[in-house]
This record gives sequence, structure tokens and C-alpha cells, in this order.
Amino acid sequence: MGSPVHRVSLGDTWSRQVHPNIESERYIQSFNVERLINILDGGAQNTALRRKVESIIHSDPEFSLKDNYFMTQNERYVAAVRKKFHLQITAKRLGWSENSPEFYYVYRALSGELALNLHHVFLKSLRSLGSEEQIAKWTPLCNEFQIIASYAQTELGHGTNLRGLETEATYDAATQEFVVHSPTLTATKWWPGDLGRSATHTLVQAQLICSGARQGMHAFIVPIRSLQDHTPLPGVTVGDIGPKMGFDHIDHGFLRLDHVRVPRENMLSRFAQVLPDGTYVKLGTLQTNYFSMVVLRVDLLLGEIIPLLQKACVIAIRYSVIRRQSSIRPSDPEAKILDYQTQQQKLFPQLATAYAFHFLASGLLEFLRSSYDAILNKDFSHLPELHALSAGIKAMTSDLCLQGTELCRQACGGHGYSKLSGLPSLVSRVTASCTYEGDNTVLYLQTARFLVKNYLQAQAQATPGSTLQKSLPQSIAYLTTTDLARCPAQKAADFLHPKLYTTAWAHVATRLIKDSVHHLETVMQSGADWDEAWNQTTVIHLQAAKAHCFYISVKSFTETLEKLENQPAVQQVLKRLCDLYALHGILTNAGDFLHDGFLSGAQVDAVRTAYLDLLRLIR
Ligand SMILES: CCCCCCCCCCCCCCCC(=O)SCCNC(=O)CCNC(=O)[C@H](O)C(C)(C)COP(=O)(O)OP(=O)(O)OC[C@H]1O[C@@H](n2cnc3c(N)ncnc32)[C@H](O)[C@@H]1OP(=O)(O)O
Ligand SMILES: Cc1cc2nc3c(=O)[nH]c(=O)nc-3n(C[C@H](O)[C@H](O)[C@H](O)COP(=O)(O)OP(=O)(O)OC[C@H]3O[C@@H](n4cnc5c(N)ncnc54)[C@H](O)[C@@H]3O)c2cc1C
Repeated sequence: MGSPVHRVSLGDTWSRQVHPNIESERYIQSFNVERLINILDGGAQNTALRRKVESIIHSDPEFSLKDNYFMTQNERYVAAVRKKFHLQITAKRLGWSENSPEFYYVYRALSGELALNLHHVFLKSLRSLGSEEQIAKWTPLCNEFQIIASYAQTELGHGTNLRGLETEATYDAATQEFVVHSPTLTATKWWPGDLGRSATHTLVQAQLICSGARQGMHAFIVPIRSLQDHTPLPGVTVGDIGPKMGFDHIDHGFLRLDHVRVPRENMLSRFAQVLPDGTYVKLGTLQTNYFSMVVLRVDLLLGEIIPLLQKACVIAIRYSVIRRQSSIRPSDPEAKILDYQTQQQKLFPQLATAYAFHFLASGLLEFLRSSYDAILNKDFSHLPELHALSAGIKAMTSDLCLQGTELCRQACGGHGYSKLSGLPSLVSRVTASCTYEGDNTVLYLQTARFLVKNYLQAQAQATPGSTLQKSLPQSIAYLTTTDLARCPAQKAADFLHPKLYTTAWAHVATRLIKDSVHHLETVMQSGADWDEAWNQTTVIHLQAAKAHCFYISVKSFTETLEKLENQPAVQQVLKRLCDLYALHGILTNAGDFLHDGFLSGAQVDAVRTAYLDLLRLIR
């Protein structure tokens, strides 16, 4: 046996002292920090609540995370389960309810090191797809932990292609039950969190077969382990899928079902029902069976994905005012690495992105909340736009949060490669978000499909010689505004006007959407059918969808600024970050702006001048 791991105990000595460099940096800010904290929390009362929750969590040794990086996968899982149950006891004592703000603050304070997260996913799906009776029945069982539920949709052979899911739920009118079955090896449910060791029940997405017809994917609550001794129930084969890139604390599992019977009442029936005699009653559309994924994509943005970039920025920027390395002039003392322009160029755009995405996700959550009740009450008018927005924004934010956390890690040199920096686990966790809740490429293409469809409809309704007439959904209304052929900016300072760079982004998105439609139609005119033409132009559609999503994010940030007129100092510092975010996007996609002469080379130079000056100002 090798010698025991020597635990790095520097934390015990250093943790209480604040490094003098940090202290000095904290006294040079140009705005009221508390005011900005309140804005991010959504109000001073939320800040107070968050701090109260964090102090409870951080002062309770049961929630300590300090040994995490020295644990095996099994120890991480056991520790996370222990924390989850300690949290339940604490929450009960303090009156915190599931899905309350307190739970989000706890999850963030514990850096997600809690097991049974899929409980949260199950409850979100139950509320989106279940009838009022089903919600009333299963929610308390979950909240009281009388059952532990997970969400089993993905299979060994299919994750993206939901129409390809093989698990079957065949209705037996004689017993008024569904027979849930995995007909093939590839039908094995594979990846669902909490399935490997914890869950007693799972929400199985399966192809419904009733009245002799296949009715597509529907959700069924299936008991999988005994509530007496936690052993798998008859017909159930279940276990852990083994080591992964991250998420060591979550038991991702596999599940095979051999003709497992569940009562008719276990099919979530807000948008579809099977009557006792097996008659299928459709109460929604195909899309409404997919509604829970929309809800989860929006929920995970602020709950899981964006906080990972926020934390990486805090770690890397703090480190960069402590770390001194080399000198700017040979005769100078060693410089703080944050004084190097290249270090600022690595980190400040990521900080700006973290703020941009915080406001973007908050706005999307608002849109979901405002349309949620309507959808549950079968008014689906907002669903297509909500799906297109949530799919594209989840893809963009997870892609750029991955890029950003990895950049923050690299910006910390060798120490960024140590798990003890906290950065590697942020990178491995945010990596997964590019895949779960929908592979990003596939989600971007869902957004592209919405863009093309609406563009073609608007074009069809436009009278000859006029611009697009159709009243387009709000998020793509820019397609009907009169477009500038050339950017009017004359000097660097002109690019610091939100209206100007928002228009620039609208111009590029419009051009790319038109270009993608043009290529699609050209390929079809050469004889290909829609599906083949679509596949041959998906790279171009992807580019258009990304530009559209970035435009949405810039617009959302500028609209946030407009609401801060009464807080000029905070508005100014956020405006600098908004400017930096938008100009960083232009510089990293300069080709799209130069392509049709909208920006000249000289104007791109002016963008860079404004951008580099922003780095200095933000520093
Ligand atoms: C306090 C604690 C905090 C946080 C604590 C938790 C943290 C914990 C750690 C992380 C936790 C991870 C949890 C992961 C959990 C999974 O990963 S669950 C599995 C996720 N899987 C997916 O997302 C699958 C992705 N695939 C799909 O959605 C579908 O296959 C696709 C890609 C949309 C294609 O489906 P399709 O039926 O072939 O549909 P398609 O022909 O493309 O379109 C048909 C129509 O449906 C529409 N449509 C498609 N999808 C939708 C939709 N969803 N809604 C509405 N309309 C839709 C299309 O727009 C289209 O409309 P039209 O153009 O015809 O008008
Ligand atoms: C950490 C983690 C947690 C997860 N938790 C859960 C969970 O709790 N419950 C659950 O049900 N699932 C869960 N999943 C599974 C996840 O939802 C799927 O892995 C995801 O939906 C992607 O599907 P896939 O694995 O089949 O990938 P695939 O779709 O096979 O993707 C592979 C490649 O094929 C490409 N591709 C696929 N289809 C198309 C297309 N139509 N057009 C163009 N390219 C395409 C993709 O872009 C990708 O590059 C989890 C996954 C991870 C990593």
C-alpha cells in the first residue's frame, strides 16, 4: 500500500486571511457592489435570503466539501446522499419547500454536490405532463422521500431521436394496466441520473401502444425497487453505468424492463389519456409530450449551467490579482498577471458572457413563466417560439460556458490543472451540459427549423415589392425591420452604442437566415427533396441559428441596461461589460460582418480599438 495521500492543509492557515492584493483590489471599484449583487439576486430581499441560507450551509460540518477531491467515486456518491438527507432534515426544520429559492441557493452553495438531483427533474416533468390528480398524488411522496424518482428517457441505442425510442408501453384493457417492456438490448435505458443505485421509481418515456396503434412517446411512472429492502422488483434489471468524465457524485444507471405491469393511472395524462377500454384521447399535440424538455432546458440554465462559468470567472480573476509573474518593464517588480492585456482579453469577455447569460436566462425564464399556465391549459400558441428559444439558448450558453470555464482554467497556469483550484471539476461538469437535455447541434437545428419555417411563411405572405408582412414571433421580428446595407460607424467610440451593435448583429443574423433559405431552395431546385436538401444545408442553418441566438443575447443585455437608468454607476459598469460582450462577438465572427461589406476592414479595426480600451476600463 502506498503512503497515505498527504492532504494539502494550506487551506487551514490561509482561508481566514484575505490576501492583501485582494483587499487592495476591492477598494478601487467604481460602483456600489451591494447594488449589483442585489440586481443579480433579483432584489435585496433575495440577497439576504441567499446569505442566510449560505451561512447555514457553510457553518454546518455535515455539508463540508473539503475532502471531496480525495474521495473515490463511491465515497463521493455516499457523501452526496448523506448531504441530501441531511438537507431534507434541515429543510423540514426550517420550512424550506422543494423548488423554493432556498433549494437553489443550497444547490449553488454546495456546488451541486448533492445526490438525487433527478428528483428535481422528475418533479418538473410531473408538473409539466401530469394531471392535477397525478401531481397531487406523487409530489408529496417525492418531497417526503417516501419514493426516490428519476427520469429515464435516453436508451443505449437512442437519445436524440425520440421517435426511435424502443421501450414499449402496451395497454392491457383486461387488467387496465400498461405492460412496460424493453424489447431489445438497445432499448435498455442508459444514462438516467439516480437510476444506478438510488431510485425506487422512474419516469419512463416509452412508445405507447393502445387500440392496436403506436401513439408515440408518452411518460409512465414505473416502480423499480422495493420500498421494503430496495432490491430490484420482478422484471427489473438495474445498475450503475460505471466511471464517467465527471458527476462522480451521481449514480447514472441502466434499466431493462421485462414486461413490467403498471396501473393505467401511471401514464402522465395532462396531454393524452387512455380510457379504461383502451381508447386513446389526445388532449395536446405531439409537441406537448416534449414540453418537459423545454421546461428543463430553461430550468438548468440558471440552476446548473451558467453558475459554472460565473464561479470559474471568480476563481480565475481573483487568482489573477494574486499571482505575480514576470515584469512589464525589466526594472519593475513582478506584475499581477491581470495587468497583462492578454490575461484581460482571456478573462473579461468570459465575465461579460457570464453577466450576459444571467440576464438572458432570466428573461427566458420570465417568458416560460408567462406562457406556462397557458400551455398547461392547452393554449399552445407560444410553444413553438418557446421551444426554438430554449433549444438555441441552451445550446449556445452551454457551448460558450464550456469554452469560458476552460479558458479560465488555462488562465491559471499549472494551478488551474489542480483539482484543488476548483476549476477542473467546473469544466468537466459544464462539458456534460453540451450533451444532456439535448445534444447542442441537434438543438441548434431545431432553432434553425423555426427560423426557416417562419421566414418562408412571412415571405409567402409578403405582397410583391414590400418587405416581409407576416407578424412574426417577437424573437424574430427583426427579420421584418428595414435593414442597413452599411454600418454607419465612423470611429471607435461609435461602436459603444448598444443600438448600433444590436443592429449589426440583427443584420448578420438576417443575412445568414436568408442565405440558409436560399441554399435550401437551390438544392431543392436541383432535384433533392426537402429532407435531403435540409441535410445538405445544415452547416449553413447551424451558422444562422448561432447568429440568431447571439443577437438575442445582445438584445437581452441591452434591454437590461435600459432598466437601470436610476442606478447610473451600476449601469455604467454593466454597460462596459455589455459593450465588451457584443464587440467580442463581432471580433470573433468578423468574417460574417465583412462578408457583404456591412463592416469595412477599417471599421473592424475600430471595433478592436474600442474593445481593447474596454479591457483597460474594466480592469
Ligand atoms: C435546485 C436544483 C437545481 C438544479 C438541479 C439539477 C441539476 C442536475 C444536473 C444535470 C441534470 C441533467 C438531466 C439531463 C436529463 C436529460 O438529458 S433527459 C433526455 C434529454 N433528451 C433530449 O433532449 C432529446 C432531444 N431530442 C428531441 O427533443 C427530439 O428528438 C427532436 C430533436 C426535437 C426531434 O424530435 P421529432 O419528433 O423528430 O421532431 P421534429 O420532426 O424535429 O419536429 C416536430 C415538431 O415538434 C417540434 N418540437 C420538437 N421538440 C419540441 C419541444 N421540446 N417542445 C415543443 N415543440 C417541439 C418541432 O419544432 C417541430 O415543430 P414543427 O416545425 O413541425 O412546427
Ligand atoms: C451527464 C449526463 C446526464 C444525463 N442524464 C440523463 C437523464 O437523467 N435522463 C435521460 O433520459 N438522459 C440523460 N442523459 C442522456 C442525454 O440526454 C443524451 O446523451 C443526449 O440527449 C444525447 O443523445 P445521445 O447520447 O443519443 O447522442 P447522439 O444523438 O447519438 O449524438 C451523437 C452525435 O450524433 C449527432 N446527431 C444525432 N442526431 C443528429 C441529427 N438529427 N442531426 C445531426 N446530428 C445528429 C450529434 O450532434 C452528436 O454529434 C444524460 C447524459 C449525460 C452526459
